[in-house]
Amino acid sequence: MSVLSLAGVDVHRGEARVVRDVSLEAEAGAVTVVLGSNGSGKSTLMDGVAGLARVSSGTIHLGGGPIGRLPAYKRARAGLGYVEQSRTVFRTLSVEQNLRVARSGEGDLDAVYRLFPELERRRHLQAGHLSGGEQQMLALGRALVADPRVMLIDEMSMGLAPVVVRRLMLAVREMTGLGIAILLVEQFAALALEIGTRAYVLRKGRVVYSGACARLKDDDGLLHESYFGTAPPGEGEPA
Ligand SMILES: Nc1ncnc2c1ncn2[C@@H]1O[C@H](COP(=O)(O)OP(=O)(O)OP(=O)(O)O)[C@@H](O)[C@H]1O
Repeated sequence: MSVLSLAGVDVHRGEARVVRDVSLEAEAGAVTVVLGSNGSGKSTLMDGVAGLARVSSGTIHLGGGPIGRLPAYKRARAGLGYVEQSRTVFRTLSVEQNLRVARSGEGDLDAVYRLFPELERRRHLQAGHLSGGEQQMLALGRALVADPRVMLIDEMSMGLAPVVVRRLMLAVREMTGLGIAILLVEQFAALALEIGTRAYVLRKGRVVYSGACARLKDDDGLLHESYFGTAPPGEGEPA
């Protein structure tokens, strides 16, 4: 069942129409992946869904209700969590304080600590002293304790070692067990396609591929062509 549904969405940055006519569905208990090269419009799309960039046409529904005209804080209240690329944590607060200030009524700190035992071990440490990977765990944890129905996650792999990224990806997959619909934006496709069900590829702000992650994962040529609009080097040349 789709919890988040976009139809014909355009998103502007200032005067520029960056995202064009995007339709997309994200299901409860699944990871939906949004891929695309640098500058293809992924973050702008996420900002549009979260209410941080102007949606000039199209509709956005969360749990069947329209949210496209609500301010960002009301979208959050309706169940939309957003883990931005900037990995926002309060650096001078402890890990536990970071989680407490982000928590809404039912939000469960223990669920975060089960998912990330390394955060429990550092619960009294100032967040500014955590490693980059741990800060990303905390950013995910902060979104989780707000008890979202949909979680947008933008490029959590940015600047992190592959082994850390894999750890985070597995945690994200585990989060789907809580029934959350996850929309995962990534520039680096391989790991995201491993944990995702459905994928969308953006190029110049438009959806150029929509379909099963498995299909893209098994077909490098299709992935390359979706990203760049051309066949990979060597393909189509005479043997
Ligand atoms: N505040 C802004 N004002 C004007 N143009 C912007 C702004 N932010 C982004 N853009 C432009 O919008 C386009 C899409 O950027 P966006 O950050 O959404 O892409 P992205 O796919 O998330 O890329 P990246 O992987 O680099 O984050 C780019 O051409 C970018 O230059």
